[in-house]
Amino acid sequence: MNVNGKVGPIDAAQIPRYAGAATYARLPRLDQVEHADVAVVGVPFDTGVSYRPGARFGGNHIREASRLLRPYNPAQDTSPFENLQVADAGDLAVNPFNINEAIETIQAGALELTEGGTKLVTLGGDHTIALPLLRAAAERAGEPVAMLHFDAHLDTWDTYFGAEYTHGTPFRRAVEEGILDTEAISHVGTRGPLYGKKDLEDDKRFGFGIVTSSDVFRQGVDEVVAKLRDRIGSRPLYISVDIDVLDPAHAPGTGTPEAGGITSRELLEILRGMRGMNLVGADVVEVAPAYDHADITAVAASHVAYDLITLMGLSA
Ligand SMILES: N=C(N)NCCCC(=O)O
Ligand SMILES: [Zn+2]
Ligand SMILES: [Zn+2]
Repeated sequence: MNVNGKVGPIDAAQIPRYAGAATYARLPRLDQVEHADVAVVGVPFDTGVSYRPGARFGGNHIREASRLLRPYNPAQDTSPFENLQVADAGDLAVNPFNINEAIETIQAGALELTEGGTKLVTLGGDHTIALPLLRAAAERAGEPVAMLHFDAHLDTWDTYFGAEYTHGTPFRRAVEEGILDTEAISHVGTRGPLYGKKDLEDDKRFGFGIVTSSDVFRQGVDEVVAKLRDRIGSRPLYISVDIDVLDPAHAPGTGTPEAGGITSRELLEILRGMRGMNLVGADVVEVAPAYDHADITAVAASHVAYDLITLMGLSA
């Protein structure tokens, strides 16, 4: 326990970081602490994918890659696990054969975990899971939430093979359900071919602003951060990170890779630019280990989660 009464990660100078069972960042399990300010929870679900499967294994893969994280974050001059009690809540046991039931289970699980004011950082799983997580976040916030959505894809399509709940459709459903504050929702890092121009027209109609991958390249991180902050203001903010927002060079281990993505440095820098915003919840999804050579994707994802947790400690 540290001076603030928080249980931090296992000390890598005492027990080698590759020893023992993996929790996220070698943090305590939720049942080992009295109260968690932030819980990291896995959702091993990938029944909503439209191409390569495997994101159900993403959470544990990210946990394994997170063993190397150290407790002090120099980019924000803070030790995120010192001021906040962060714990690993394990995985939600969701039905892989019934998407509707899985969505209900995730929503209920998220509500249960956030009961005492705990904030959630969720490790996916495919992007379908963002819908029930947003429902829970909006319920806890007591109002529709602002959203920053990092992704190569819009994920505002209507249906696939007639299915409403898939990893390409969560944000259209979320807008329809009124759980997003449509004055303050933005995609970041989108790129690649679409089905038609209508995809963009629909997306705009729903209220989304878009910062494409090319915009990040041409405008630079600082300008992008300033624009995004302006749009979000002091609203409760949810951040959803589809790891395929990164170029396949930075994240090969994902189900629907698209060329021309942003770098992990750009993603981390944009996230760090959200310091002081009212971050109420976040997810990192679409990590598919079978395609992840040398843990490249999982290393990036574990750092993204680390900076999201850091932001929660610096929230307004
Ligand atoms: N990776 C996510 N979330 N969505 C990709 C859907 C792309 C498609 O099948 O057209
Ligand atoms: Zn995507
Ligand atoms: Zn996505």
